Amino acid sequence: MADILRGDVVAQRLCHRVTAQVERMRAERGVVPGLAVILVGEDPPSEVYVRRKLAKAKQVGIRSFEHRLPAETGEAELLALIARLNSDAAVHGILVQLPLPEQISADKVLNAIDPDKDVDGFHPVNVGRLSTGGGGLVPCTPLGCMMLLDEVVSEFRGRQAVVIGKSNIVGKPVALLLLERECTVTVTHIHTVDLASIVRKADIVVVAAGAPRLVRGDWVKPGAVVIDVGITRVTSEDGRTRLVGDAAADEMDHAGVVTPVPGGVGPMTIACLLGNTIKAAQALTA
Ligand SMILES: Nc1nc2c(c(=O)[nH]1)N[C@@H](CN(C=O)c1ccc(C(=O)N[C@@H](CCC(=O)O)C(=O)O)cc1)CN2
Repeated sequence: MADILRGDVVAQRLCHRVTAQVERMRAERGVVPGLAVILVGEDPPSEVYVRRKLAKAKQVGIRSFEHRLPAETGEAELLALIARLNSDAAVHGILVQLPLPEQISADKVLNAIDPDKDVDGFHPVNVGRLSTGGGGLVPCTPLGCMMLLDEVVSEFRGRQAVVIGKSNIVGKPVALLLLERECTVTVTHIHTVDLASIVRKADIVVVAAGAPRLVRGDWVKPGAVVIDVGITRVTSEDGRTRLVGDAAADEMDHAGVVTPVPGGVGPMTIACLLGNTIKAAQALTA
């Protein structure tokens, strides 16, 4: 059976490090890192994620500024709020929870955030920095995937890595991060022909396709590391709901290491957001 790589445990360690960094910034420079979190509407999963982000920020000593706007909020109103936060010196990180209601263009909103406060790493400037070798703020879920891989992979150079999923939030940035570590990276998606045979060659599989149980046990090379980013809520016949990943967890017998769902990549996303807030606060107050 594969080893289980628990993201909640790794995330907890990262949160301890962030707590120490916050304390040092406060003691040495009188700076309290500030994170603004914007939630538009009442999407239930987004409510959960925002609540967790705010709770974790408080736990590590980051000051948070919560902005909850009604679902019918117009784009101009949201852009005006972002402009105010961009010029607020107490705010070092700005996060707009996605998805946004359909009357608002996510691209316009994300592009309006000051790139130096863009703790989600979604602004084109940060995307550009990532694709040209770093220095910017890196999206939280891909960063979390790499930290998990660092726990179990000692040498990345030359390893075959397959990314399943081509989203701007996970698939593309994680592929760039793996490339930066000199893996040979194949980016695939749910329309890739004969996906199974590509995955079978991989030492590292990062699956972020939003397709429950897409990666089957016999797709995985013996000893491979499988990072499962998928989180889908499914309701079984008895009416119970549970979270299911993009890898068939019960079939991962001959994988070397797999991340669980829940308790894998998800908690890392939130811990990395806190890490990015410290990074932004340090850069903005240097
Ligand atoms: N502005 C952003 N919006 C969204 C992002 C993002 O990184 N920035 N990512 C996702 C949602 N997300 C964070 O916002 C997120 C998803 C899942 C988890 C998590 O901890 N999941 C748990 C299970 C949670 C549950 O019980 O439902 C787990 O995997 O253990 C954290 C954050 C889309 N939007």
